[in-house]
Amino acid sequence: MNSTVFLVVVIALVAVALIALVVGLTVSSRRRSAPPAAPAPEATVPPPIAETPVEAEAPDLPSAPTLERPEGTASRLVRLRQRLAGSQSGLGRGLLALLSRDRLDEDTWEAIEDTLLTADVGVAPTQELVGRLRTRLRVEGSTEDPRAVLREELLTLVDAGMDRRLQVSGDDGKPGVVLVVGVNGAGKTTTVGKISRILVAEEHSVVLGAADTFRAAAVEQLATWGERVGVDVVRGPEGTDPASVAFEAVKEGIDTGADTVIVDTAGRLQNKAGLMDELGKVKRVIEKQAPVTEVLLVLDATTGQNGLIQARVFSEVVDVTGIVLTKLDGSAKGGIVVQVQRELGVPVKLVGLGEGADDLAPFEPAAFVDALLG
Ligand SMILES: Nc1nc2c(ncn2[C@@H]2O[C@H](COP(=O)(O)OP(=O)(O)OP(=O)(O)O)[C@@H](O)[C@H]2O)c(=O)[nH]1
Repeated sequence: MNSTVFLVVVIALVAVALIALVVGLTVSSRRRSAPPAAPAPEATVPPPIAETPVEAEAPDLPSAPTLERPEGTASRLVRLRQRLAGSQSGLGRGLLALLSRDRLDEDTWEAIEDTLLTADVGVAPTQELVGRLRTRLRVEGSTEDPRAVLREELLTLVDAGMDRRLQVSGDDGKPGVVLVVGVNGAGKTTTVGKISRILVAEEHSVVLGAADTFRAAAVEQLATWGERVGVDVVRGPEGTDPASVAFEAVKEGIDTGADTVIVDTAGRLQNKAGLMDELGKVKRVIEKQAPVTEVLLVLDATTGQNGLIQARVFSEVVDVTGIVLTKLDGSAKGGIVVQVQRELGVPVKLVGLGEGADDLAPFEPAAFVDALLG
């Protein structure tokens, strides 16, 4: 072999060695960047339950809300009687000052009439009351105490004999059904929430029906009231037929053996025939399952005479059995109690005395008159 041939052979061998080296490096680098191999079949078998760390697997649930304890009846009544006295004492004090004058002349009687009319007692009841006071106090040498006479006559006017108990229990194992109606903003949803708290405080089981499907915020508002005291709220999507929500709420009440179902309804103007018909339908649909034991008309005490017109029309449509007079804390016109009861022949059963969750009290004629007299 000559030297040229030998040189060619060496170069060829070096080239082959170099090529082999380059190919080897490329393959090994490809292997390193390749995706991880599929797991072996046994790796997909879940580990035994005992080996699963509980904390790691637990879903991230919100902690259970702390339930509120609604205020008990006794302390609620003491507190609200004071508030009632604070808001209404102007009327009684004004009347007492006039009746305690040395001479009860015509000007004084006129001033008494004006005071009563300003407090929304109404024309007929005012004339009646003034007539009786004149007879008892004008008599020459009368020894009667004006305060005692006024107290007695106001009690007669407020009609202490009416049955003001809320009918919240049903018969035949069915829940009592309370339907709450009224114009916009009167305080219906708030009242439903407050009544549920009173019932919860008295250990009743309650279901709420959010049949105010017109206003999404009202449904949310009611849901919050329910959550706070652990009461179920039956609701439907916005715009659902309110009668169907009311039906479902009563059904849930029956299925769960609840004591009371309270149905909130949308605010409606008494002059809108369609809306008033809808209310009649809600009541009829409920009654397919259980009798409505109480229809509460919520009236805003600050609306005066307008409240009476509302009361009349609502009563024709749904047969109102009780009045809730709200916002009495913001009005010195407690005389509306007298008018509305006369107009409807239906008792005021509850009074709203503030925006607080437990600011609703049963209406007690004697406490009311005492609050008026201060
Ligand atoms: N001061 C005072 N405010 C009250 C009372 N009752 C209700 N309110 C307030 O009145 C406002 C209206 O109350 P809602 O319960 O939303 O009235 P609603 O009748 O359900 O209203 P709609 O659903 O729009 O018809 C709220 O701001 C309540 O806090 C009360 O007794 N006193």
